[in-house]
Amino acid sequence: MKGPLFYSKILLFGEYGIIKDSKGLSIPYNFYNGALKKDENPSEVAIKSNESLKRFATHIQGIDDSIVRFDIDRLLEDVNSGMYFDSSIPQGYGVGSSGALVAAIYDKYAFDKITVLENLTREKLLKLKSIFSAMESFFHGSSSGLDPLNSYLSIPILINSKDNIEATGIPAQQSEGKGGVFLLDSGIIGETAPMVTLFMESMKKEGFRNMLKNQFIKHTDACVDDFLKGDIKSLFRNTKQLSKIVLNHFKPMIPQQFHELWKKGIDTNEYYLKLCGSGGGGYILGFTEDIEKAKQSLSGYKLEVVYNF
Ligand SMILES: Nc1ncnc2c1ncn2[C@@H]1O[C@H](COP(=O)(O)OP(=O)(O)O)[C@@H](O)[C@H]1O
Ligand SMILES: C[C@@](O)(CCOP(=O)(O)O)CC(=O)O
Repeated sequence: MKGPLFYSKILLFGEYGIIKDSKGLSIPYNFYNGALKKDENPSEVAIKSNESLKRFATHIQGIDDSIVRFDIDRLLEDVNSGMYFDSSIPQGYGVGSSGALVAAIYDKYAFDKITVLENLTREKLLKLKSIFSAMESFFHGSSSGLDPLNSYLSIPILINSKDNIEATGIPAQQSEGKGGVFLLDSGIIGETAPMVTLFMESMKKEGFRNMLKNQFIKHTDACVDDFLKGDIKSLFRNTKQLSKIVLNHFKPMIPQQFHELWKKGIDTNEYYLKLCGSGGGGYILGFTEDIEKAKQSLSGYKLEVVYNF
């Protein structure tokens, strides 16, 4: 048995801000995917994944019926006979490995499912997001539910504010374009929960709250608008500002050995780095007006281009 594929995602803009009502833009990333599966002779990885699914199934059982109901008997039967999530999505890398798993479980076991074929009104999207938030909270405490939503629908999602989200189109890629967005592999596994806790602690300070509102959210919102409008010039101006703000105020979310590299991009204008999801390791997201120059400047690092301007 092998179920349908669910893909990874990239939150281009909005990490942390979306917890506090900034805009956000999330796009599917089809390079990685995962599917529920059973094997006759499971590998060690499959056995480990199955154990994780067993724990997750217990959490699913505890979700309030008023939020969503599942075919628990069938879920338990399947996990007890070895079902696992066969996935190429790296874990703790900020590209939504738990989100894809949540989407796959909802798709297979939820009753009264909201499907991708329906007219997805704003209400339905918010309902789905709250279901996914309840499910995904098992993996990292609090969750906006956006990762599973992206994976489930496989379309870009625009977050206007906490209660206002919509499916959106993004400008078509320019295959010949010199500029681009890339993932930089930090080589370190990040953990979402402690990073979000740290952010919440910082939010208790007035200075940090002001910085978030007047700088971080201001430029995040501007980046989202620029990206959707295709205003590349303004996008790079705002991404540069965002990169500086993150280096100054989100240092714990950037692995130490990348602080210099981060600064080098800002000083040379060869690339601008930002967080990819909660940070603390995993991927770092890069924006550049010249991919070749960025590759040279970052030689020795693993880069994956995900979008061309
Ligand atoms: N293939 C898988 N099988 C079982 N559990 C998985 C699988 N992929 C991810 N997970 C679960 O999701 C967790 C990682 O999710 P998270 O911390 O949100 O990071 P991210 O979503 O950025 O990859 C893992 O610790 C594991 O519990
Ligand atoms: C930090 C946050 O804004 C983005 C999610 O990060 P990650 O993709 O789980 O690493 C948390 C959230 O919105 O759930």
